Amino acid sequence: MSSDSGVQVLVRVRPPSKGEEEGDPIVEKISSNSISILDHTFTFDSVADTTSTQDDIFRLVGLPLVENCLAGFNSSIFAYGQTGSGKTYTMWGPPSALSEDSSSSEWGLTPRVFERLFSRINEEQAKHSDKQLNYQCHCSFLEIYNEQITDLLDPTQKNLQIREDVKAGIYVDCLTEEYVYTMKDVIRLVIKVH
Ligand SMILES: Nc1ncnc2c1ncn2[C@@H]1O[C@H](COP(=O)(O)OP(=O)(O)OP(=O)(O)O)[C@@H](O)[C@H]1O
Repeated sequence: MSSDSGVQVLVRVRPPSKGEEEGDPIVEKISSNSISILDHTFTFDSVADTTSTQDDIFRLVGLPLVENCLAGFNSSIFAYGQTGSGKTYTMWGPPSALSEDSSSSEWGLTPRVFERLFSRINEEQAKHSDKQLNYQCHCSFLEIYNEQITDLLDPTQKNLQIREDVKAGIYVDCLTEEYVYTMKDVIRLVIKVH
């Protein structure tokens, strides 16, 4: 995301799950970019509380990232948190939402980012039709577990190696890359790796 430091940190507080509902919550959003936990205040670039929707998170994180990519910058989204804190929900949404044919209000960041990316690519190609712009999108999925990298699109490929190339930078050697042209292609791959 574009910012002075190049990295922005957003905290999302998920609603209490069943069994957590009793008692007062100890985490409280106190401004658009800070939370308090017991008597301590912590400041981030942004804070999304339990009322935030998947669309709110997309507007805060996903939209600027797509524009950043189209402007030629590498961009990453990284979800970090303890088990059950909502990483999968935020990045993908519930599995039922992904299997639906059309877009869903429950979609997480990844399908929303791809949907926007493809529509922006179409827009750019139409706007500059004289220039014959050619965009290529491909996806890879990998798991790092016990310091071993497995290719989720071809799980027979275990223990892949991380290498560095002068031009391409850091990459995972022999990782499967599948070209994607539409949201359907992306969802097909997601269902395959799940
Ligand atoms: N913002 C939210 N609104 C509603 N439900 C949520 C939200 N965030 C998470 N949940 C629900 O909380 C549960 C745990 O979330 P999730 O599976 O995304 O956690 P996780 O961080 O990916 O956990 P793990 O590291 O164990 O895979 C799920 O049932 C999910 O649907």
